[in-house]
Amino acid sequence: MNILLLGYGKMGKIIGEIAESRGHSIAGKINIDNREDLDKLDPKSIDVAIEFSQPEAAFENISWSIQRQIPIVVGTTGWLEKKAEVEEMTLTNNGSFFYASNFSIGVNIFFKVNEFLSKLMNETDGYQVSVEEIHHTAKKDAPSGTAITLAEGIIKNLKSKSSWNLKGEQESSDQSVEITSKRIDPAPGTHIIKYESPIDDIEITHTAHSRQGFALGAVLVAEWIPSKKGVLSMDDFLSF
Ligand SMILES: NC(=O)C1=CN([C@@H]2O[C@H](COP(=O)(O)OP(=O)(O)OC[C@H]3O[C@@H](n4cnc5c(N)ncnc54)[C@H](OP(=O)(O)O)[C@@H]3O)[C@@H](O)[C@H]2O)C=CC1
Ligand SMILES: O=C(O)C1=N[C@H](C(=O)O)C[C@H](O)C1
Repeated sequence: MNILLLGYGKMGKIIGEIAESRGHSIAGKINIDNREDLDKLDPKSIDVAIEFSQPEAAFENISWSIQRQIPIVVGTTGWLEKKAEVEEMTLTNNGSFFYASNFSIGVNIFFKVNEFLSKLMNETDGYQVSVEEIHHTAKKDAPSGTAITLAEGIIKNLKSKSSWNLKGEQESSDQSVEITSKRIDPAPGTHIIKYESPIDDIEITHTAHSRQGFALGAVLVAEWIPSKKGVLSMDDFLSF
């Protein structure tokens, strides 16, 4: 496949290496300083675009791809206020759009464990739940996209919770899942769910040791997406 990399930073570089090691070619490596190179590309020669840039850039990159009928796999976080608009654009243009807050298979198993645990917690009211995420200091958004997905998984399953808040930025309430964001180098991404009670605590943690798992997941989805249409997610890609 011929893959366009929209965003060629920490993630884009690893994705490019994995893609080439799996026999794919790279149509372009686009950063903020060479965006004009997009105009030199023949959209018909591109099989798929992989977008890992930054929150302010994601919407423009996604729109560019959808309007040219290029399937797009998006990992950038922190732009979700525009997601409904992107979904509408995808359907209007008969395009293919895939977003995941986290492409690691391990994290997607962790998402399922989180949902199962929060369902079980309806059996008792003795525990207070919270989410913590730890990332490197270059991360631009907080809370992480993964922490938001985890909080949404809790809200969907735990009847006592209906919203989330970022500690230190937004007010908390009894109905809210509090998220704490910490920035410590070189953490590639750690997520912790805690249920605390006066008697005991239950804690589950996912710790990424590198960016390899995120990047491989994105390439695997890119290999899968060209024959698919519509608004797609990890639930469409994974069989669990
Ligand atoms: N879903 C997932 O599994 C994962 C998601 N992420 C997310 O992916 C995103 C990127 O992460 P990471 O690679 O670590 O970040 P980096 O800051 O290392 O890389 C981002 C790159 O995007 C480039 N960029 C900025 N503006 C544009 C633009 N308009 N068009 C194209 N490229 C642009 C930057 O270029 P320049 O340097 O010139 O400014 C930079 O090279 C983040 O939002 C992060 O949260 C990260 C890991 C996993
Ligand atoms: O910015 C990062 O690095 C990461 N971002 C994603 C997120 O916001 O959840 C995924 C991963 O945790 C790494």
